[in-house]
Amino acid sequence: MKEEALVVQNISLHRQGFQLKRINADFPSGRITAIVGPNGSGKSTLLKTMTRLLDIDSGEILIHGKSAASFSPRQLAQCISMLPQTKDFMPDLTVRELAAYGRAPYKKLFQQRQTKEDYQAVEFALEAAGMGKLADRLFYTLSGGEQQRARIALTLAQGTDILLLDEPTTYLDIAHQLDILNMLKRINEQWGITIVMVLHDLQQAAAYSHHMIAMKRGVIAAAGSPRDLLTPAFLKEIYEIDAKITVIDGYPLIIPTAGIHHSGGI
Ligand SMILES: Nc1ncnc2c1ncn2[C@@H]1O[C@H](COP(=O)(O)OP(=O)(O)OP(=O)(O)O)[C@@H](O)[C@H]1O
Repeated sequence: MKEEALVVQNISLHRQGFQLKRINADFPSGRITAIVGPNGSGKSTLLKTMTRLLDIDSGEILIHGKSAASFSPRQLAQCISMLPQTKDFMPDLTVRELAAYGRAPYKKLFQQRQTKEDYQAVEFALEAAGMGKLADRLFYTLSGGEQQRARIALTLAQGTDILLLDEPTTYLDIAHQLDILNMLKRINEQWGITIVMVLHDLQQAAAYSHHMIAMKRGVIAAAGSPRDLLTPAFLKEIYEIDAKITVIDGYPLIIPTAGIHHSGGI
């Protein structure tokens, strides 16, 4: 049987006019899962339930087969780390100091000094995120792409084997988007870290994931391999667009076939 790092079993949540409705989803261990879907469909909400930032009303979340509800916050933070969508923190810290915050779940009461494990985890995270050379730079002096790498170093320093990322490529140009996605792919391949990421770019989601989950209006509308999932019927059902899909060098291209108002063209 295939091992699942995370299993979401029949969870529901009701909040001020929005619901997650009977969500069932599997997140395979050591693989990359992309969560896609229109704005407001519940992707971030689902991620937040998995780190217990939001409480579910019913159902169960299993982490490596064990109920998430049975974990203390500290135990949970040692299993799952999350890169939130927010871009609004601009700490007056170096990249290394920022990454060291990822060690909080391992700190004992009144402990000031870093342990050897903390030091090693932070250095590993800085290298894995490609921030070794920029480790002593102040966070706010970094470019947008470098800042995103620094945030990822913080989540990696947490030393978890499950990493959730909410729109890790937003606000980045295409070169930096690919840079982040290639880095995540390397982290997954080299260290077997299970990655769950919310992405809006369906082409990138399909090219960089092993498994895809599509949400619409608070439910899972489809799930499967990128090859099986990404079809014209899927685009019509989930996004209500007419498009054809062609694959070039293993990379899917979505070409809208209706409703486009060209302003020129190439
Ligand atoms: N704290 C909150 N209080 C009330 N409603 C909320 C709260 N957080 C999210 N929502 C609502 O829940 C719905 C789902 O939001 P969520 O952020 O999960 O969607 P999403 O699929 O991640 O969207 P996007 O792609 O735009 O980031 C939205 O309608 C949103 O307005």
